[in-house]
Amino acid sequence: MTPTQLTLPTPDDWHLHLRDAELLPTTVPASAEVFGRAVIMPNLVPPVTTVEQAMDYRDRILAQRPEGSSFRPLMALYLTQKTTPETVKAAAANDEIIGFKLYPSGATTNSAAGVTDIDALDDVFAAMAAERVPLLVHGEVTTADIDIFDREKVFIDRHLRPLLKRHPDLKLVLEHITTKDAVEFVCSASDNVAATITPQHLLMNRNDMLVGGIRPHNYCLPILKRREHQQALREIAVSGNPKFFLGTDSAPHAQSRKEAACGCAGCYSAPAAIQLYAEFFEQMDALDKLADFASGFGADFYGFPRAAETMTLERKPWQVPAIIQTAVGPVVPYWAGELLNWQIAQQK
Ligand SMILES: NC(=O)N[C@@H](CC(=O)O)C(=O)O
Ligand SMILES: [Zn+2]
Ligand SMILES: [Zn+2]
Repeated sequence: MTPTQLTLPTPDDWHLHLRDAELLPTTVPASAEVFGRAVIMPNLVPPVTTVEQAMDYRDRILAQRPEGSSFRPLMALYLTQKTTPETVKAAAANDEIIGFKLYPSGATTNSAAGVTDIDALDDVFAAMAAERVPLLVHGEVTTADIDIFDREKVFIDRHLRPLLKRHPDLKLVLEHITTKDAVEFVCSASDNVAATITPQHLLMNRNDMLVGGIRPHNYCLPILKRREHQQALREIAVSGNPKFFLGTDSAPHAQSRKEAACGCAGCYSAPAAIQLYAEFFEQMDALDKLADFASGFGADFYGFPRAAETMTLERKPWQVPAIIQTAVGPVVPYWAGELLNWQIAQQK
């Protein structure tokens, strides 16, 4: 029987884009309302490449926390071809830095400064392994000969397997996984390797983006894949395997930049994030598995205590806002205007 209430330890978001200045007053409260901690992606313009820049960015985020919130942003540094083992040591010495984010150059939004030659960074990866600093990976190749739907699989074979062979102690998170290949890779890798899964990759496949018309608000990278890949993600997310945990990849873009001839990649899921995951776990008849996925496994992997506080969801229909007004204009959230079965219980 479906419960009418669900209490979880405060969840954490292990992959989040808050953007900067103009959007922080919108994005920080939206995530801080639900999540206790979040890994903050560094793909700003210019990117967050140094500990100093990350601490400044962190201060700008903290300044937007709602009254009384203890939301903790865990800062990721942007790995570039110029990152040095010294920066890795500085990051390791700072508790507010969680790791480095590898964007293959050109793979996604604001990735121009990303890595062009992974092998050339071997001393940096060696330092990360030695210092136990995690590497967070956008796992897609960008070469023109590879079809966009195969980019994740080819990245795993071409880059990740050799990288982990060279650095078996490297702690690595394959972000926003989208394929059966990624599920199998993470399952067969050592305990140092884990993955985040977004709501959109659990709830949708490429039909939801392309059938009956192009739906730009379902467009993100890595791109939604065919149904059998979605099925593999759905199964592993409810399996209780601790290597797979919540990372929304909430990534706002102005409505005008999504609904365009060349629309931006990214789904703004933060306004409905935990409700969307609850919807999915209910679809799978696995609501009892939501707490570990949302509030347990990620903290365990990164070596943080699980939250002592809790949040409660209520099974009552709730409509995702149709639009969110921001300083960069209206933003259409993921699942805008749709009804979900779960909402956050109002504190009495
Ligand atoms: N996921 C996306 O489609 N977009 C993200 C970048 C990313 O996580 O790859 C963004 O910053 O907009
Ligand atoms: Zn990414
Ligand atoms: Zn992302």
